[in-house]
Amino acid sequence: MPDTPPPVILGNEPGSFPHSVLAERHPAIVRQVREAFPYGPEQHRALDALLASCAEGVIEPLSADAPDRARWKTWGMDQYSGRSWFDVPWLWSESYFYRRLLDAVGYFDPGPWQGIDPFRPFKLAELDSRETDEELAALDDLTDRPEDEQAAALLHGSLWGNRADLGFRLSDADAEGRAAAPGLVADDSDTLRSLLTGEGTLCLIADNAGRELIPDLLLIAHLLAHGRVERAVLHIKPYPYYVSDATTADVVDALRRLTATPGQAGAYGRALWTAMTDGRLTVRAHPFSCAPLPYRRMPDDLRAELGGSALTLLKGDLNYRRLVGDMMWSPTTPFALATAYFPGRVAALRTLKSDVITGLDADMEATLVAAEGQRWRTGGTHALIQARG
Ligand SMILES: O=P(O)(O)OC[C@H]1O[C@](O)(CO)[C@@H](O)[C@@H]1O
Repeated sequence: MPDTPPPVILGNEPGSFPHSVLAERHPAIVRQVREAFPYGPEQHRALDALLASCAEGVIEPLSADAPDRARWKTWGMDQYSGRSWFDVPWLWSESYFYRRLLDAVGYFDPGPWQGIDPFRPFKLAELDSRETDEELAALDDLTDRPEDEQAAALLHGSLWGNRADLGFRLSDADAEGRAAAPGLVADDSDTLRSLLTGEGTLCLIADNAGRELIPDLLLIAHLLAHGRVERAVLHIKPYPYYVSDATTADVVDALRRLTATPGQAGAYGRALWTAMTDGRLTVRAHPFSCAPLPYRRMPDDLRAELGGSALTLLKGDLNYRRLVGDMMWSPTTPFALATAYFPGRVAALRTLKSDVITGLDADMEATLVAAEGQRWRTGGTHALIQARG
């Protein structure tokens, strides 16, 4: 970390990207969830209250009987209660919004709606889409290619799978239609490959379900099958989060989707199923995966686990923000500097959907700014692969 850390991103600047997420995207998400389920009057009242709170209210603490109240206290709930959603760190207020949304629909309360994922209809629609069929069928064309070409293609599949993000598309209807920019803004794929030595465990910190999780699983299947890692741990979320973030239920849905598909996709699916049953692939839902905090503040058990792995690979925009810190870094700050605190080797695969960025070279930054102003940071069309050994 530099002597003077860069400013933490807040959501209080009208016209800024974070402000639009709090002021427009969150209310849109509440409305979509409300329409997706026949919730009763109690949930409708709670959703109305959340909408009002998002618009002009302040952050309120979790109820006294919330199962995770003590944890949220250690994560800053008392410090931020009573303050505007817009005035606290954006990472914190976004994360807390999803926690409150689950409260409103009774996700944690004993009763009929307990454990019902409010985002499941959107996730399932994506898993059943024509695009998913096409992406899986395309795997059959890869099988007779050399192994390193297959690995590169699956790595890029996992990277660009991050464009398929329901939270992003819910409030930005044009997002999917925008063409992906061909080149990467940073490409450490050679370093990343060199870190997959065949020994030890890969920790893959997953992001979205559906069309992102499927290629993540395919990548894991390939790395296991070709001895590039001995084991893999897939870190998913303990509860629904940021609309499409993957939970255990989503992993099961994705595996079932794979095993039901003919050809190479089905073969990978069956291999993964076997790897889960014999322990080479495990799924982990650590509470910190839904924390409103940067990884710099990860608890000791997670630090030890990630530090003991051969490589931690973080997927997606939110994990990137948490990895380097949700701050306005100078774009040319080295990725290795911003992640120096992280235990062990680390890599990130991310499409750019928020202002945070590190590790660009000065020419690349200048080219992006000349072409797009600052839109390249948030439009979801650019991508990067960064790694530190
Ligand atoms: O699914 P991803 O790649 O983590 O992206 C989610 C992104 O959506 C946002 O919440 C709003 O765009 C970003 O801030 C966040 O980083």
